[in-house]
Amino acid sequence: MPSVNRPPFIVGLTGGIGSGKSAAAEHFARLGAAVVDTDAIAHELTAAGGAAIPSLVAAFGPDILTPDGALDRAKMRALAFTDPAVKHRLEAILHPMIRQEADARCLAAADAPYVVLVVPLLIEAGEDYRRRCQRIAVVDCPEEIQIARVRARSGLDEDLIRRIMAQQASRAERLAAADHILDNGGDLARLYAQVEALDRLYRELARSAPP
Ligand SMILES: CC(C)(COP(=O)(O)OP(=O)(O)OC[C@H]1O[C@@H](n2cnc3c(N)ncnc32)[C@H](O)[C@@H]1O)[C@@H](O)C(=O)NCCC(=O)NCCS
Ligand SMILES: Nc1ncnc2c1ncn2[C@@H]1O[C@H](COP(=O)(O)OP(=O)(O)OP(=O)(O)O)[C@@H](O)[C@H]1O
Repeated sequence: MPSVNRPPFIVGLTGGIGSGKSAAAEHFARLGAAVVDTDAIAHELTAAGGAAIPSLVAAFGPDILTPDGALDRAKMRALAFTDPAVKHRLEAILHPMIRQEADARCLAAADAPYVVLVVPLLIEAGEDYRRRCQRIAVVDCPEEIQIARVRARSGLDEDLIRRIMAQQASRAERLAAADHILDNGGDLARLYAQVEALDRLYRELARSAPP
């Protein structure tokens, strides 16, 4: 039995924009894993009343908020993925807060069989997240499929999606860092079958991991 004194077994789950991280993570959660999602943490920090709002206003001015006081995501997306200095300042504010909250949530999940820590920028962050993870799983699909799925989901134009992708690790870099690859070039049933196989493996690895 896992105990609260034992550090959790953490699987870092990453992949490019629209690769299917959330779809894979949802299935890990259905199977009983604890999921800590850094995108979700980023959204909480930047919602109205979120802990990052005062620093964002100090850095970018009040116009960066929507009328209800949340980060204006569309405005910030357009700025950050056009001007590298803006992206850098945004990340300098958010990344330490995201990491701190992710650590706290992983520790709080120590009773789960294992933790899936979803980090879009896991490879880009160097050792920041890698050293926290016992294994790294990469959700992978061809770039054209990533673009088609993001367009269908959020209506972003192809140009912007390609600009975001250009600021992420390449597919080859992510695959080189992977202990396990989830091929999401097919339908969801195929993705889920691979998640189920990894769930069995991670339960076994977590049970036999030294405390
Ligand atoms: C620029 C913002 C406001 C745009 O918001 P939006 O709702 O469009 O995107 P969302 O936050 O849901 O992220 C969606 C995807 O965009 C990509 N993405 C997000 N931030 C970044 C980044 N800094 N660099 C590269 N890709 C990124 C990831 O693939 C992510 O999964 C937002 O992405 C943001 O605050 N980014 C900075 C925080 C960050 O780096 N988050 C990544 C998780 S640690
Ligand atoms: N195998 C699949 N078949 C069809 N649609 C899929 C498949 N996998 C994911 N999708 C859809 O593609 C979109 C992107 O998937 P998802 O949100 O899981 O990706 P993500 O990697 O979490 O994205 P982001 O980086 O933007 O947060 C979603 O609308 C999702 O429902």
